[in-house]
Amino acid sequence: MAHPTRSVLYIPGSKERALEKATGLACDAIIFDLEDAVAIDEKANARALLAKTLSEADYGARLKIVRVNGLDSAWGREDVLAFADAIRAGAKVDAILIPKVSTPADLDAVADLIQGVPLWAMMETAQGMLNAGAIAAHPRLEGMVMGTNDLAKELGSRFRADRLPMQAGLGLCLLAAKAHGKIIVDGVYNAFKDDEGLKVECDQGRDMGFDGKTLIHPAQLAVCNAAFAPSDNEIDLAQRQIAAFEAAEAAGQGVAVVDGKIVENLHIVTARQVLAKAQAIAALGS
Ligand SMILES: CC(C)(COP(=O)(O)OP(=O)(O)OC[C@H]1O[C@@H](n2cnc3c(N)ncnc32)[C@H](O)[C@@H]1OP(=O)(O)O)[C@@H](O)C(=O)NCCC(=O)NCCSC(=O)C[C@H](O)C(=O)O
Ligand SMILES: [Mg+2]
Repeated sequence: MAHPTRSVLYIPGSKERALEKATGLACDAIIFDLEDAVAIDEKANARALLAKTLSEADYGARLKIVRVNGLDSAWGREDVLAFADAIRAGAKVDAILIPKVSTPADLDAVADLIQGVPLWAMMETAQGMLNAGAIAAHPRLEGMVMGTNDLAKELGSRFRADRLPMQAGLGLCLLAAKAHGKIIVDGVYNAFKDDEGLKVECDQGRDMGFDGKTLIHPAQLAVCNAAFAPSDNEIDLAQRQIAAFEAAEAAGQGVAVVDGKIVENLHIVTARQVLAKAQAIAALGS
């Protein structure tokens, strides 16, 4: 399986202490933000600080993703060109995340400015939802990130614990990512001191099929990592399904029964994915 992306932590590119702290946090990926988390007066300093930090600091196996400002802003083009230079000079960056992607042309525009690094897309506009399939199909795209705050703003929807107003958008992007084999992670849970509410939202995202969730505070990591990792029961079931199916096959049968439920070829694919994910997480050591 690809690198786990259970927990994807945003860090404002301007916050030196948070950038330092993240070298020891149990997140699978980090989004180093130059966009909404950085005040206008700090944009240029944050860009320089981040380029320097990613050249010098050791974030280990965590995926390192830089969220630039949009090309329609005063800072976007310079952000992308600065990181193209920084990466050439040795900065460790695994992907560039583009905000408010509405069409594949938004990806083309950044792809033309920076080569050799995968692109990720923030999915957070109504147009982006409608074009999700074409965006996911872009050859440079590796991952999609739900931006549920911006989406709620565009839709004029209210925040609800069950996220009913978000379901169409979440579902469209999820279908698009899965159809094209791309990573997709869920949006943030804003109430970062509410563990119970966070768990409900993580479980909903995991049930839907998201690969993980974006987070805004280190206190959210443990709940999220647990929710998006295979549980002991899931691992045990996967192992028993594989054993039972192999035994059935050896006896010339195409179907096994485990815990009163049939197990066919397709369930074995899922079972093997569960075990591969558990192994990939164990290999991270967190
Ligand atoms: C939400 C915060 C502003 C809270 O900050 P603060 O009050 O400083 O938190 P604490 O005092 O509890 O911090 C405790 C320690 O943890 C470190 N810390 C805090 N946040 C982070 C972080 N995100 N990453 C790493 N480390 C962090 C502090 O430095 C403290 O360390 P220590 O000194 O050792 O005790 C703050 O958490 C924050 O700024 N979060 C990120 C906000 C952000 O990035 N927002 C933008 C992304 S969300 C978004 O845009 C989604 C999308 O686009 C959409 O549309 O939905
Ligand atoms: Mg946003």
